[in-house]
Amino acid sequence: MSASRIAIVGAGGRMGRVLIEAVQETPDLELAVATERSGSGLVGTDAGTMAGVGPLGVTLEPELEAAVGRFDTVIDFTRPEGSLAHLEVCRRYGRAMVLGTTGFDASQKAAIEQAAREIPVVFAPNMSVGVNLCLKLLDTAARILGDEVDVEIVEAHHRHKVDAPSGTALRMGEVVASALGRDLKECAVYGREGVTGERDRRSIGFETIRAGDIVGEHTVMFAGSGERVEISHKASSRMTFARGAVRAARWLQGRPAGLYDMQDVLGLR
Ligand SMILES: NC(=O)C1=CN([C@@H]2O[C@H](COP(=O)(O)OP(=O)(O)OC[C@H]3O[C@@H](n4cnc5c(N)ncnc54)[C@H](OP(=O)(O)O)[C@@H]3O)[C@@H](O)[C@H]2O)C=CC1
Ligand SMILES: O=C(O)C1=N[C@H](C(=O)O)C[C@H](O)C1
Repeated sequence: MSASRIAIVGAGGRMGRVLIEAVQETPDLELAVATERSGSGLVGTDAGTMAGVGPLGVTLEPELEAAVGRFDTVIDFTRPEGSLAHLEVCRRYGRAMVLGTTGFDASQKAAIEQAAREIPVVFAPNMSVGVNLCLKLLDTAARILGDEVDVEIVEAHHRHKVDAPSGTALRMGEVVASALGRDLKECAVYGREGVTGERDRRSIGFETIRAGDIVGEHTVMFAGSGERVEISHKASSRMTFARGAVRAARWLQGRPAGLYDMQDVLGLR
């Protein structure tokens, strides 16, 4: 099989730069296209030089659609509005997509589901193997501990992150809620302040920390009477997410249209 041609959008971002390195170290993937928003001072520079891996002969360009003949799969870690525009290009021209952006609202998620009826999409708020293992452990823990414990989810990220709680924390909440037969929309409590009253046993609490250069940390606490179980994941490098995204791009080769996530890619379903 020939190398799959990858387009990285938002290539100058924190994840974009690491993704360039991750694609570069993967033999059966080829970095074919890299984009940045028009007006960015990075447009016109070499993507490899920008990412610190040496010149690759791939120049940062401002328009994904103009490059559509040169890539098979888009890897997108940008912002919801940008991701939906890139998704529409993929849908129109039949390209695959690995979508790692977080912070989508319900109607934006519906648009992703709709597009995935026509093209293959891996959509996951966290592409690390460790977090996806934690999702399995959380399902087991919630089923065993049941309604006897209070569930609290604490996440910490760098000061530049714009969405809260993190996409990963929300997915962890969904997994626990589903295992406990609850609807997260009805039982989620986001932060507490003032006279809150006693805790409702069926609520799932979220606490957010934004500080410094923390890459990404998540802890789910199952606190009962006399004991507490905590399942934690700490990312110390963005390369863990980038390697997951690259794995997803390879896995997508030849897949039919559909909405997949990292549980599918890692065979954890
Ligand atoms: N699924 C996973 O495993 C992970 C997901 N993420 C998610 O990935 C996303 C990006 O994170 P990060 O790299 O830290 O963010 P950055 O802000 O560092 O990078 C975002 C990139 O996207 C570009 N961008 C922003 N808005 C648009 C738009 N409307 N159209 C096109 N391009 C746009 C930015 O360009 P400009 O500089 O011009 O604004 C920048 O190049 C976040 O949603 C984050 O939560 C992060 C890590 C892991
Ligand atoms: O913005 C980030 O940095 C991260 N975002 C993802 C999320 O919102 O869950 C994943 C990771 O924790 C890093």
